[in-house]
Amino acid sequence: MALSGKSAVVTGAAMGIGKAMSEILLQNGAKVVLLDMNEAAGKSLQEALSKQYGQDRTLFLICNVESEEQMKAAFQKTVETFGGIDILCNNAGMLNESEWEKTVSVNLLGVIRGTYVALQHMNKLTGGRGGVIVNTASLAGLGPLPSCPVYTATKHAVVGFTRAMAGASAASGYGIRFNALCPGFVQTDLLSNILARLGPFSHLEALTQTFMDKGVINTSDVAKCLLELVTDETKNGEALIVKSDLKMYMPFPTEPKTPK
Ligand SMILES: NC(=O)C1=CN([C@@H]2O[C@H](COP(=O)(O)OP(=O)(O)OC[C@H]3O[C@@H](n4cnc5c(N)ncnc54)[C@H](O)[C@@H]3O)[C@@H](O)[C@H]2O)C=CC1
Ligand SMILES: CC/C=C\CC(=O)/C=C/C=C\C=C\C=C\[C@@H](O)[C@@H](O)C/C=C\CCC(=O)O
Repeated sequence: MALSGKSAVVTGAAMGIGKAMSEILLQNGAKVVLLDMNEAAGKSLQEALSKQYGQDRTLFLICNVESEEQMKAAFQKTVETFGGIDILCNNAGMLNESEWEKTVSVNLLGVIRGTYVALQHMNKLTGGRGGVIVNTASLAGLGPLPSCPVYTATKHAVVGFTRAMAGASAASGYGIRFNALCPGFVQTDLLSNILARLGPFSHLEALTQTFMDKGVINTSDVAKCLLELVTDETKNGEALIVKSDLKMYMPFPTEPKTPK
């Protein structure tokens, strides 16, 4: 997929990985709608990106992915402004094992909500022009992080949901590819704050640190992998692992063979 003239929506765009995703999409020719609940950071980023890439290529809309009303309004505004939606990055997320219900609401329900609202605009069967949806999961979506079991659960669910939607889309003719991005530790505000957000598992801080000692990557490393999932039209139903020493597509087992 060439990005020139394409329109993208990025949730959790104001900071961290979402900010890097927005920048690389703009660098490669797309128009980008930045969705975030942090109004100050979102407006500041939109002003900076407009100066760098042009006034008509970015739009910031305050939007909480937990709100159906706000998500529907944001996606509608995107279509009205840029003529449609070709790319969705369901990236907004949080980690707080003390606020586990909110963690589920943002990390899982927010991804499902973004997908289903976007489908109304992207689905070729209902007048859309197809495209690609990339969900930011985590390496914790492929293996457990004992210090944050609920976060781990949400990311495992995002991987499963993404792979199932990829199959549904291919079987239905939606014209939309679905892929998961599974980074290891990335230097962002989320990572900086996690040791204070392990809640009932804070006694496992040292264990988490041993995982982190294996290496922390930059947001730009993640953004490059996003670009690969967006532009490579052969990728559907994939989980791309990004670590300091490894970039690989998760080799999921094929369907279990019936015993002979
Ligand atoms: N930092 C890391 O080590 C890793 C992060 N991830 C995932 O990457 C995604 C982005 O995380 P980071 O950039 O690290 O976090 P971050 O905290 O630096 O940025 C997250 C952004 O999402 C926004 N946000 C949070 N809740 C929201 C909501 N309900 N509605 C709209 N916007 C919301 C925040 O305002 C912020 O701008 C998350 O899904 C996270 O789980 C995955 C693997 C590793
Ligand atoms: C504490 C969470 C901090 C930041 C957010 C985040 O999502 C970070 C995740 C970073 C690492 C997760 C590592 C999980 C590791 C183990 O569960 C392994 O079993 C992973 C399993 C498969 C991955 C394939 C591979 O590593 O080759």
